[in-house]
Amino acid sequence: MLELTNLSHSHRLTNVDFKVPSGRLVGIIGANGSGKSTLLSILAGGLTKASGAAEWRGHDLLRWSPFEQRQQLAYLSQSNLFHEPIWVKDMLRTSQVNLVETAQNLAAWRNESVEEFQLHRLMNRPITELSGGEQRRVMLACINAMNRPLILADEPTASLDLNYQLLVMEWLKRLRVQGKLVLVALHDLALAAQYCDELMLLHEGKLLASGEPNQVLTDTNLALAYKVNIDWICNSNGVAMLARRL
Ligand SMILES: Nc1ncnc2c1ncn2[C@@H]1O[C@H](COP(=O)(O)OP(=O)(O)OP(=O)(O)O)[C@@H](O)[C@H]1O
Repeated sequence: MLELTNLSHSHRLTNVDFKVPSGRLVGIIGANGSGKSTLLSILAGGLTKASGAAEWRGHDLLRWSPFEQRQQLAYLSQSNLFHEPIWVKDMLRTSQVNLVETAQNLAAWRNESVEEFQLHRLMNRPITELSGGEQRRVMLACINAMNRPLILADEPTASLDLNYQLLVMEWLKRLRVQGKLVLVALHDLALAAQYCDELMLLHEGKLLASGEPNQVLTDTNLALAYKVNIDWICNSNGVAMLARRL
C-alpha cells in the first residue's frame, strides 16, 4: 500500500491525499505545470522539504535512506540528459548497483530488459550517440533491470514512436500484474484511459480528482484542468480522442 497524506511542497504541490494498494497501474495526469513531476520527484527522494506524509510498505518515503530506497524503488525521470558517452551495456549494469540480489538474478533481469526493449543492436554504442527514442528505451530497460516493487515513471512514452508507446504501456500493465505498484505521469489521455486502473488528476498542484478513468475523465474535470472538450472513441482495439479547445 502507498499512502500519501497532506503531501505538499512549497507552491508546487498542495495537500495531496491518496491511497493505493500494490498491483495497480496509476496514471498521473494534468496540464503542464500541474505538479506531476513534482509529485514523482518527491516520492523518489529527489526533492527535499516536502511536508505531510508518504508511506510505502512501512517505509517513510520522505525520510528513507538512499540504500533503503534503492531496494524498493525504480524511478524514470522526465528528461534524457546524457553528457558522458557511456556504453548502453554499462548503463544496464550501473542501474543495478547496490541492489541486494544474486548475480544470477541481476544477469537474468538485464537479459530480459534487452529483449523487452529490443536493445540488441544498441548494446555496444555510447548513449550520447543514440536518438531520443533509443535513449528512452535504454532508460526504460534500466528500470526493468532493477526489478523493484515500486515503479515511478515520468512520461515514459515521451519521444517514443507509436509501436514503442504501446509496448511501454503493455509492459507497465504486466508489471502491475506481477504485483508491483506503478505510478506513471502521462500526457496522452487516451493511453491513460485505456491502460490505467486509476488516475490522479492534478490541477495547479492540487488533486482535482482520483479514481477509475471514467470517474476522473469527466467533461467538467477536463474543462477545468485542460480547458478542452473531448469526444471519446472506444472500440475493442482501444481508445482514441478528439479534443477541442474551449
Ligand atoms: N526547479 C523548480 N523550482 C521551482 N519551481 C519549479 C521547479 N520545477 C518546476 N517548478 C514549478 O512547479 C510547478 C509544477 O511543476 P511540475 O514540473 O511538477 O509540473 P508537471 O505537471 O510535471 O508539468 P509538465 O507537464 O510541463 O511536465 C510548476 O508551477 C513549475 O513552474
